[in-house]
Amino acid sequence: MSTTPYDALLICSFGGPNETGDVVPFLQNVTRGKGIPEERLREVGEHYYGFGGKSPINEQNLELLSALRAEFERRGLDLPVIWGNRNWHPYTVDTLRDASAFGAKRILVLVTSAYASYSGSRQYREHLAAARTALGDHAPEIDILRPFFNDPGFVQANIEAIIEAASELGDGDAAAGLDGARLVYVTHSIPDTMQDASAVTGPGYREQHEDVRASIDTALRERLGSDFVSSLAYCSRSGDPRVPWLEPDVNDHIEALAADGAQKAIIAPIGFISDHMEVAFDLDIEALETATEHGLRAVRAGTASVREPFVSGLVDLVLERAARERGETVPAPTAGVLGAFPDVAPPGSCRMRHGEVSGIPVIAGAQD
Ligand SMILES: CC1=C(CCC(=O)O)c2cc3nc(cc4[nH]c(cc5[nH]c(cc1n2)c(C)c5CCC(=O)O)c(CCC(=O)O)c4C)C(CCC(=O)O)=C3C
Ligand SMILES: [Fe+2]
Repeated sequence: MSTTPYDALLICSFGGPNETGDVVPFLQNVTRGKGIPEERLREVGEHYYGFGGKSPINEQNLELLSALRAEFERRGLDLPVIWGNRNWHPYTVDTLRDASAFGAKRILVLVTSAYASYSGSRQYREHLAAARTALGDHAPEIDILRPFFNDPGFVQANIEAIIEAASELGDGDAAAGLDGARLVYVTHSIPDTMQDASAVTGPGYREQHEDVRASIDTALRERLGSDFVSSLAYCSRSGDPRVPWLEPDVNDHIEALAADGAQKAIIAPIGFISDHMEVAFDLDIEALETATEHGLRAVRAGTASVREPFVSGLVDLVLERAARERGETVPAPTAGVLGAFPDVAPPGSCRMRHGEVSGIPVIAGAQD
């Protein structure tokens, strides 16, 4: 086992504010050129202020960093793990500059979005291309890990989290808790046209989630023998309200389930790897409140976070990619039926809008 040819693993994430004064500049970074209405920005700003101006995401990424370092060490592997963000300190370009100063020539990147779409995939490839351009001759070579939504470790971590939630719902008996419950998988909504663009070169964003949903449903039925109905809903839509985004919104969905006579539900945020703001506000505050209002007993399942199968699966992914870059033929294990996504994004994959060629430079994949 070896991590050659890589000099470091870069965790590349979204970033979030650490204090009140960070909120506005952070939101400006995120929304530059996106045409998000003022009103939505004020609203999202309030979500952050409600948490004292601090997003949970940075500490969660630091925990992931520690967990990955510990797992590499446990396996006797010596690969530095570093961290950079798209929208807040530490910025990717600064981390890469430091890494280069310490002699790193080739870096493997783990993007903290599990599913491929413009927001979770190409936008990071544009961001990393811009960082390399800014560093000029000092820019390290960069490869990016393939999307890991169907990694067996990620799926397993979500299964464990849902079983824990079921156990809570069943007062210690997971099978009873899940029996007769509605299992609502949740992910970030995206514009319909971004969904269409994500489905041009392979299974789209929605289909990736449906694949994970099917894997988890099957595992839960096998392990617990419970009878339950699952569905996929979306949170955190923004943008112009006239532009269609993926639906149903989780709140509307919960309302509909209650109207349909549902008594209990598990809300499982499989679209996110940690309990950042979308989970901490949009689900734990908003969606759970909607459930209470409509007389539905709902429990929110945990995220993959630093659960052992997830962290160990990520290290497996790193080793797999390193071996392939050394010219070895190695298996790419996956759950579900979609198979492993390519290491290098194919031409036309994950554009911002269906049919649009932006011309924004990218790395680790074809330009168009
Ligand atoms: C698919 C997806 C993920 C992937 C899942 C993942 O990576 O986990 C994700 C992650 C995140 N999104 C985040 C925050 C924000 N996203 C915004 C806006 C948007 N997100 C979009 C999609 C996604 N976003 C889209 C299509 C927009 C519209 C504008 C645009 O086309 O880009 C806005 C602007 C305000 C608003 O409009 O809501 C904010 C503040 C944070 C940080 C949370 C924290 O601070 O804890 C994280 C991890
Ligand atoms: Fe977002």
